[in-house]
Amino acid sequence: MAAQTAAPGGVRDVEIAVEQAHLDRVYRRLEEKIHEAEFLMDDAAKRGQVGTPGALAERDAQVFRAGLHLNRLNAEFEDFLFGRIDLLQGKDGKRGADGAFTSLEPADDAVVNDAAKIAEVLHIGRIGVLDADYAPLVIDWRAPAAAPFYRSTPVAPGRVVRRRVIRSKGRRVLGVEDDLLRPELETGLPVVGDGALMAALGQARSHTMRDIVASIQAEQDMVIRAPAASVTEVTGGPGTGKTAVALHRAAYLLYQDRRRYAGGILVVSPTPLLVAYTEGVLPSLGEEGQVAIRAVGSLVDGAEADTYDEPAVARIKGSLRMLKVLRNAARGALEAPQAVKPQQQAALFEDDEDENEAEQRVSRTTLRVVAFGRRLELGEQELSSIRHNVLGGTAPVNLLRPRARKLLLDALWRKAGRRFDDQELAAEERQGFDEDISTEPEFLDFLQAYWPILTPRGVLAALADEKRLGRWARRVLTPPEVRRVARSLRRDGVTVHDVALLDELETLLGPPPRPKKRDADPLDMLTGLDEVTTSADRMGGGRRNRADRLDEERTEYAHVIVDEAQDLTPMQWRMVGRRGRTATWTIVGDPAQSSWTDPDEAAQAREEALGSRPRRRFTLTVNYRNPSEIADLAAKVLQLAMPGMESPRAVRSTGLVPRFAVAGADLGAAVRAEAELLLADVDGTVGVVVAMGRRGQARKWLAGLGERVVALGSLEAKGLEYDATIVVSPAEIADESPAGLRVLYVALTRATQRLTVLSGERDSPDESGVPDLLRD
Ligand SMILES: Nc1ncnc2c1ncn2[C@@H]1O[C@H](COP(=O)(O)OP(=O)(O)OP(=O)(O)O)[C@@H](O)[C@H]1O
Repeated sequence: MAAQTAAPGGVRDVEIAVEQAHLDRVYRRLEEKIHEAEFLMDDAAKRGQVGTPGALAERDAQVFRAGLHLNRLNAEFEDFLFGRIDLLQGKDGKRGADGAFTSLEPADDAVVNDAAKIAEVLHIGRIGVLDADYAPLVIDWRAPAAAPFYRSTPVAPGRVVRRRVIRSKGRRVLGVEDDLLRPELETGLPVVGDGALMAALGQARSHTMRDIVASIQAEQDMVIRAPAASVTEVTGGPGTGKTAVALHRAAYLLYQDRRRYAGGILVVSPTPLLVAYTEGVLPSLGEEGQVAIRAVGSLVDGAEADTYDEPAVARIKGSLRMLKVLRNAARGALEAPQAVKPQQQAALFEDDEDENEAEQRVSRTTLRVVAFGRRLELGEQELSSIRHNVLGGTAPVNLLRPRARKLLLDALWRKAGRRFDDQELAAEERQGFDEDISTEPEFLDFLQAYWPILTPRGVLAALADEKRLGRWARRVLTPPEVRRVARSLRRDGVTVHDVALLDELETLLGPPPRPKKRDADPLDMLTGLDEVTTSADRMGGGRRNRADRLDEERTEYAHVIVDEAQDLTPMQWRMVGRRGRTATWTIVGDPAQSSWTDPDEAAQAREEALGSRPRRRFTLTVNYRNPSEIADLAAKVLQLAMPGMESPRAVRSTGLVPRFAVAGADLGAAVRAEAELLLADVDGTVGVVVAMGRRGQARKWLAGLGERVVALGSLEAKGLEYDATIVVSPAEIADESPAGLRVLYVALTRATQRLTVLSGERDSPDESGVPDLLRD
């Protein structure tokens, strides 16, 4: 049998010293590589660009790789080296490119009479390191040889006998946690600790998500390493690691095929809070530049929406019915600009001084020019029929301006009534006419007023006029719906749901004609300067402004990851779909947590966004976040929200049952008192979830309690987690929208340790304080 578990200090210290010796070797080797790199860089600088192109490229690549190691080391990541597996002899004795045996199954004679010899020891870390003889000192966690570290289970151990998670900080090994996968074997291996997963799950939470690279579980690893063909769909209940898995998958895909994903990976997240929470995970995995994490309200350049429409308005704005309304508006805004009020008019058009001025001065109903010594005029009817003719197709409105210009010139030419027998002469005369007229200020001013360049924000602002919206939404929205939407658009600011409308309008309107590019700055042409300026920007000293950077941001990606996919509305699916027309996709979500009211319509839009690409489906079944005491309570709401839906299995139990409290007349005081109790109970964070309408109030209730506690509207709690959570008035949260019970289910599944449910006016608590919605 293996040596003792729950080791006394002696065995633990010996094992830590063993790993320390290995880590020292790794660092010595890295230092050698760094010296090599520095020598190479120095040498390269001395020799300039001498050598064949191939040799120069190879040298540059070496310098680059060495520089990366240098950066990673200087960053002194926690857990640079985090894992080790001790393996039996493989079946065929073949080794892969990284020097490790490739066989997953043990050789027939690897175990004799329950005694086994360890044939191979692999250390797993954030990057791969080879020694001077090309033997692996550290295997990159994403390499095939590292897969058994994650995939082996006691049921299917493969060659792994012991899996060890090593905890280190900088150059110091702090601890080890072992799992024995073949406890029946006599191997002489010491075993320390209670296992890494439980150690990780018990840790206090901060306001940022940690990577799970040291304790990825087998079913999660299957998703992370799934081939990136077409669409990978992952479903799983709360806390099953969907977000964590999605982010690790991004890092894995980049490792697998860096060239392919140079096209960028987009991670779409439901809220800015979740973006901020998850943003650090990829840098901790050594990946940053290629991955953009965006909230669904920040997918359109320049928009950073974090306010929500009331559910009834969100439902209209998110539905596919808006498509027809926006199509009408994109064309209608052009056809009836006289209906636009002056201040809206300015917003409706491209922000261009000259154009606005021109458009205010110039009549749109008559075009007058002088040619061949006479006045030519087009009247309202002719102009309207030309506009109608140009708008006949489906092309984006802003791109139709040249066609409108051409048809105006044609009509003026006909008015001029010139006749020629000689075709060549006629063509020449016509060309001269076009050149003369189209450079006349009167014609240019008229064109800008007649066919102004429309902006998405301008057209959206135009929808705020109830009468006009009523016209564009005829037979699509009911009059009360029109009133609601128009009223919501008259409020300040763009909401999360407006952003998808802006994106749709951008497609319908097409890009404005580009102003001429200024001459390129020769300094920008220097290779490598980009990276320097980007990091300078981040430190606040950048010389490029935000608009410039946004301008350069991608609009299409090589891989799109959608987190909390159950929440995208049909209009949002269209927006996200446009960013991944040729991409492969990973979509993670949980229908039971959907706050969208019409799942069928959303499913149809999702199908449209993904097209006929083949799907590969995975389900995650284990809840790593909530102790069973909290998961069991949440399961009751799940049965109300979606009868028959199965809850994930909680992986641990703490013995701490949720607390039920009832607020008196002063809800704020009760919330504050409960928050104080929890702050004393846990080391990490406390999240207080209230109905969306109480967000501002709740912040005030908690003022001065410190940074560990945060107030959240129920929709903002998506994806986040806290050591302890207070759910304030379940009934209020449930009543807020038709999907309220599912939103309540989300709120109840945020805590890793403690949960308090506080009943308010609308709840009916029993004598133990349990509100009706949470009773059996
Ligand atoms: N293999 C693992 N090792 C350690 N921690 C894990 C593991 N898997 C998940 N976790 C932790 O469990 C918690 C839940 O993970 P995550 O937020 O990714 O779940 P989710 O499925 O996206 O949840 P939700 O649907 O509720 O948003 C996180 O703290 C995560 O770090």
